[in-house]
Amino acid sequence: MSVMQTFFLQGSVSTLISSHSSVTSCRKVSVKFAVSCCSAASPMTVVVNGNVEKTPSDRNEVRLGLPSKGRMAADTLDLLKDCQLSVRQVNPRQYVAEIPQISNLEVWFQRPKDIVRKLVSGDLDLGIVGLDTVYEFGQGDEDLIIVHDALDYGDCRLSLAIPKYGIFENVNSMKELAEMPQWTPERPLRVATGFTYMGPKFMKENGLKHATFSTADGALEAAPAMGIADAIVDLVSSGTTLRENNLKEIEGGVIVQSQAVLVAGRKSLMQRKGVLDITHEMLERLEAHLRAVGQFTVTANMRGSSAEEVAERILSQTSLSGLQGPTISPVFCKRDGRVTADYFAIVICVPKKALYKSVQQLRAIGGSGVLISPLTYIFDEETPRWRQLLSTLGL
Ligand SMILES: Nc1ncnc2c1ncn2[C@@H]1O[C@H](COP(=O)(O)OP(=O)(O)OP(=O)(O)O)[C@@H](O)[C@H]1O
Ligand SMILES: O=P(O)(O)OC[C@H]1O[C@H](OP(=O)(O)OP(=O)(O)O)[C@H](O)[C@@H]1O
Ligand SMILES: [Mg+2]
Repeated sequence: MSVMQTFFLQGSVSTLISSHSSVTSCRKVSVKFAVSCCSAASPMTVVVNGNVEKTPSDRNEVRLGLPSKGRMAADTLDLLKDCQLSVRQVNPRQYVAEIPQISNLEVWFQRPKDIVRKLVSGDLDLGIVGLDTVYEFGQGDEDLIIVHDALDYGDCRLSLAIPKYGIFENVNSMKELAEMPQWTPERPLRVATGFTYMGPKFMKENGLKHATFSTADGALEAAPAMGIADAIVDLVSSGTTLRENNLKEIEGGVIVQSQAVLVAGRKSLMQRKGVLDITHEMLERLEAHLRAVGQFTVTANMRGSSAEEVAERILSQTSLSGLQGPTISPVFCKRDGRVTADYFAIVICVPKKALYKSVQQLRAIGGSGVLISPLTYIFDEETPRWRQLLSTLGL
């Protein structure tokens, strides 16, 4: 088979891809496929999704793609809302919407894989999807730029899994799997996966020369027990589905650790008016919100002779250093006709994980009246990811 993928359109296994074909050369979104109605000499070119030319089309609006369905859809809208970027959708079946806070931005609801394809084709400028989807459907396209790599939801990993039983009982690593004598050109390792780009690429990189791939749209974990496949490559989160189906992950078998990311097309960022500014604003809001999510503001009163003396006591405790250090203000009161400051109010930011420890440490050094409130945003002078993006773009 050549670099073209031949699609078998019937049967229980809908796609077969030879591991001998060069997976790294399948970089285009447009896939040529031969079907019985056309001759092999003149295969039809079918663009799976989007613009054939991969050039930014003639439009003035900036387009952001958001997942229209699946587990990422609601979480994405929630995240944007938390960043004061509520998406206004006229009705749930309409695929275009707006974010009133950002003018000239159109929101398009699409399936995650179509978001990536349309970023590649230039029909979308920005998108939020899982990193696994970017890798699978971006197929190594260097013009896809991850602007924010950790939006903190949709955590999962793309992993290879094999049965716990039979010939795999004592196989616990990719190396051991690759060295099994069973896999030959006549009897290759059969892998069921929805990741027909990442799956073969990973196997090849791990020295598994004899492998074939079949794909299905769900319930892949059933394939080994049904005798359809020897192994699977699929997303794993809690691991429950693997466990329930008597499958196991193996050492070196994680292909990618994934979570939701903000991704953009390089040409859009460089050439389309407004994309860079909107990206900057989104990045600032996302970073400020995500930094704040893990923190609380803690205020307390503390008796002391001076602000410096109180600061020294606070800084002697490891969990009380705050973001840049404590803010300390005198609390003035009038005693015997004189204004004095015997107490100081302190304000610090504390990681949620260290909250109780911080309260204990505060009490230990004389803190009282401890108040704790959630933080909404932490804006830094400049977001590190913005600097990183400008450098990636050579700006
Ligand atoms: N079990 C999981 N736990 C957490 N995140 C997951 C899990 N499975 C998938 N994801 C993440 O959510 C994204 C969307 O997955 P989801 O299953 O909701 O939609 P889909 O795969 O596009 O649709 P469908 O499964 O109906 O074909 C995945 O690309 C991945 O990043
Ligand atoms: O490790 P776990 O927490 O058990 O999650 C893993 C499962 O979640 C996803 O399936 P999904 O729920 O999207 O169903 P699908 O097969 O219909 O895509 C994935 O394809 C696994 O089957
Ligand atoms: Mg799914």
